Amino acid sequence: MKENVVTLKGAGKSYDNVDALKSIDLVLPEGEVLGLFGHNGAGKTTMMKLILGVISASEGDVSVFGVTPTSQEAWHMRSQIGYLPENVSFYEHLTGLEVLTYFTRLKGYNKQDALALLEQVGLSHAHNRQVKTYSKGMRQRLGLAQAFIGNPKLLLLDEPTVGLDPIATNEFYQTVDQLKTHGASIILCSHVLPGVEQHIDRAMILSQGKQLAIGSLADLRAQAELQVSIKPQGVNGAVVEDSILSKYWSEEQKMLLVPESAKVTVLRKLLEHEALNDVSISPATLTQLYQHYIGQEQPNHILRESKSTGGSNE
Ligand SMILES: Nc1ncnc2c1ncn2[C@@H]1O[C@H](COP(=O)(O)OP(=O)(O)OP(=O)(O)O)[C@@H](O)[C@H]1O
Repeated sequence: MKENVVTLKGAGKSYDNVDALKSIDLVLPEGEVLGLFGHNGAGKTTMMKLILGVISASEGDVSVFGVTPTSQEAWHMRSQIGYLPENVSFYEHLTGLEVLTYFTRLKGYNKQDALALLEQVGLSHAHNRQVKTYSKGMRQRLGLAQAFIGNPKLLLLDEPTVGLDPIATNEFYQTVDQLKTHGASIILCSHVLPGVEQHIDRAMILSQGKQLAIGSLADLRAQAELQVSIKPQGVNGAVVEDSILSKYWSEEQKMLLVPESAKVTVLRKLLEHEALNDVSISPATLTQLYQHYIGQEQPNHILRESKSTGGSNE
């Protein structure tokens, strides 16, 4: 049976004037990838810090590998956690290899391990150069190499693809898939939603410290009742005449816009038409789901910001 790696029960964190995080409930089993999404200041980094044990919860319980991460007995589980902070920075005058060797030794590994990691993230060619000569993307790769030390069983990655070009982003997600296959649990924060959805098992959406939604994308789609776009080929005239299909037909978009709950009924109905020669089905994207949940919570001016955050090229 799969172990639970992280459990949050009604967990929250308050500072003097702000509730950074409120009543969060989460169970993250081994081998699961959770996407954590929210605007600036939503509480994503605070949640990672609670799990790391860098700060203690003001309310509720946090358990990581079965222990409270701020407790004395948590020391042995820290080597099993990899963390990539947002805007990672390193000792500028050391070379990439020196930086990574330092971190590998801290975790009980050696220079050979550092070299292997540098190769994994595509930095072998630059390992003898000072970090101050690295581009933003190279620094981010070095940060990822640091997070991957010792094949951690839990990875907390804050904006891991910032500064990476499309090829490096793709390689990063391949690594995420591999780590997951080997049983690692991963929490991934990202402002860039397109491209993330096929690599996560569940998404949590936060706003102003509150958990607005958590679930698989299928669960969130069903809950949000966003429309699925269904584009049939060869039957357009017949669709308008069909008493069920015509209810969902958009003349403007030349497709059926169907609530999740009616999807199967509509598909069955379409298959009754012999002239049907193809059909494409597009469920709501992660960006659309995000906008739906945030839109329920936020005033319109903040929603407009979220549209620019999520992008539209999914
Ligand atoms: N040490 C602190 N003292 C006071 N307020 C804090 C502290 N740390 C975080 N906060 C506040 O808590 C809220 C959540 O911050 P957090 O850094 O977790 O957000 P975030 O979702 O990670 O944002 P971003 O996407 O910008 O990184 C913000 O309002 C922030 O100002």
